[in-house]
Amino acid sequence: MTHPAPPRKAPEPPWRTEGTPDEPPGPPGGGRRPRGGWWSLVLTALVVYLIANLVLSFFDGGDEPTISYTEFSKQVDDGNVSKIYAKGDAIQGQLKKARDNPEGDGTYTKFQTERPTFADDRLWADLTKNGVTVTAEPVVQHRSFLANLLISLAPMLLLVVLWVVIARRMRGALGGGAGGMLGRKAPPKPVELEPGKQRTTFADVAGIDEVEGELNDVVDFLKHPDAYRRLGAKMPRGVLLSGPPGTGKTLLARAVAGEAGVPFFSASASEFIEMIVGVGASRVRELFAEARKVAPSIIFIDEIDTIGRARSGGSGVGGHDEREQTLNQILTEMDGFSGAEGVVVIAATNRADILDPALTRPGRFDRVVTVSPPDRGGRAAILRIHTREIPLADDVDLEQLAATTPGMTGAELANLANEAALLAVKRRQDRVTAADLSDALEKVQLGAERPLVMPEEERRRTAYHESGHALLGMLQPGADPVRKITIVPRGRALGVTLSTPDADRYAYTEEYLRGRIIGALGGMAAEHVVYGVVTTGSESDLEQVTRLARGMVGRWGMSERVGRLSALPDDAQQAYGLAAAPGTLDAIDAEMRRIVDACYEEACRKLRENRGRLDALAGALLDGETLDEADAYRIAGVTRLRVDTPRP
Ligand SMILES: Nc1ncnc2c1ncn2[C@@H]1O[C@H](COP(=O)(O)OP(=O)(O)OP(=O)(O)O)[C@@H](O)[C@H]1O
Ligand SMILES: [Zn+2]
Repeated sequence: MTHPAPPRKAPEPPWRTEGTPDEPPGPPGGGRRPRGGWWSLVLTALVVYLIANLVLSFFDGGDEPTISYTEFSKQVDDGNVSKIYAKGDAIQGQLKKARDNPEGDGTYTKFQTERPTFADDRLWADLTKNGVTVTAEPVVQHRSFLANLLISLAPMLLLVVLWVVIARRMRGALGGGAGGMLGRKAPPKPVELEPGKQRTTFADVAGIDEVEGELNDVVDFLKHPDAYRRLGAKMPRGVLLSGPPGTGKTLLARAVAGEAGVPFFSASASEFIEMIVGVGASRVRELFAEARKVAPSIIFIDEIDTIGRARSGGSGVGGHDEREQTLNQILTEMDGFSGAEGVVVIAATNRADILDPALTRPGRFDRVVTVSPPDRGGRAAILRIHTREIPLADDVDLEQLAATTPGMTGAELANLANEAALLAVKRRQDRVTAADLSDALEKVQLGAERPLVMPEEERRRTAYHESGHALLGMLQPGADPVRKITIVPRGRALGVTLSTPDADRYAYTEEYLRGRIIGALGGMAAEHVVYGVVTTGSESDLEQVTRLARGMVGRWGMSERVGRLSALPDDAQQAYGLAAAPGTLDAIDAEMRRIVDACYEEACRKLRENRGRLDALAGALLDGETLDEADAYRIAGVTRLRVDTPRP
């Protein structure tokens, strides 16, 4: 294909169907740390206030019962009051003998009461008549000296505590000194200057050559800013790298700095907004100031979407203002560039679709570079880079390994190489063998094994669940071949069935997608067919099913009734209120249900028809716990068809 085609999105190629997650389905959401410093400030203040109150009430000997004036008069008449102290109408006193408290429980000796203003008794006469001492000192020491001190100091204390808290946050924010506040100015924390040695260069990046090409002129500009200045040429001020996690965006930004031999400043956008309003902006200012000092240089801002998401939408949670201010500051700084200053901002995101359009206007991040997961050749190259320092045994074939890892990103491949090396060390070998790599791959793809004693019944059900996935995967024409089935608990799953395509896939047919839905429903269908029950174990299967059905109907034009419309925005945008008309939404819902219901019917029917194969697979799994590709097809008695999808 010679003409540039828009990047095609595909539902992640290597897929896994998970067995029963061990945890019961929890409440949705959660697990996200609340943002914004104000909350914790308010909380601190509240706690300080409560503690102060508690301390004061401790000193405050306020446990004398308050008695009625009638009761008091009665005690005076009985001659049972030994002394009193009065201030205004408030009276405190002490009895000679303890009395039952008519209003509360127990007895009392000390008391307090209030003389009603309308009382027209002759209290003084009564008191002297009954021999009560009227003292000049409070009988009940209401507040000790310490308490009084505390009370007078409390507001001050509160202020000091608040100030310390703010100062600490500011210091955390500014990296060592709260600017003017602590009288000390430290360089901003995100600054990271890379000395000349040990540079990352394009030689460390593989599999994304087209992206390197796009960044080459940035490198050239950084190398010869004067040449550009002389001719009055303006360089792009910002480059936005967009792509899934682990595809090497950070690595690429470093490599640009390394190639050009310029300082590299790196910050994560989320670091900017985890503090009080105004600090993020000031930190951005300092960051740019530092970068300008040593220009030409590169500023790298990771996770730009955390501050750069479209302003109208957003969840409006705490830190909203801060986000906006920080973003504005970045935009201002970028606008402020003359273009010849030689500071290039590279930002990375895996959500380019939700970014504020203001970010991608000319003169800002006007170059958007898409970084995709590597293809087969790219994977081989990445594996070569990450095994440069690892002694490999002769039986290792990186090309072959690359072929069996479609969909894996650079970071995952780097991790794979490292895991294999770790295994080889553990096994006391001096080289990494093909076996180490394949075991490491298993661990990376399926998750680490988890020792977990499962009740026999649960094991059986898991075996049927996974066999259901696997069998339907094998029976479905054109489906990705089943590579591995296991009922050894791994990661969060109680069992895993792994299927990966023979070759990289770029586009999917309706038939293939239906097959995947049927395969994903296979676990649930098997439990239904064999046990007649449904368990919580199919949660992640159903998520996958829903995602596929939603795409088929709402995005890929595979439903006659909804038509060839991109009726649903992708998941990311949906959160921002873009959606189809209500009538269309109803139709989408109905169509999704129709597709999934039909697939479920088919899954159950096929499993019933192939009950013998299902039992055989489940039995073999219960015996051996893990089946590889060859065993699985042999036991099920299915011929493995090699389908080579033509590459676009
Ligand atoms: N194309 C690649 N070539 C070589 N190594 C790679 C490549 N992509 C990723 N890696 C390896 O994976 C590591 C992590 O990648 P990096 O942090 O650059 O990914 P990223 O796209 O920035 O991810 P995230 O979006 O999660 O920040 C790199 O340090 C490198 O070791
Ligand atoms: Zn499952």
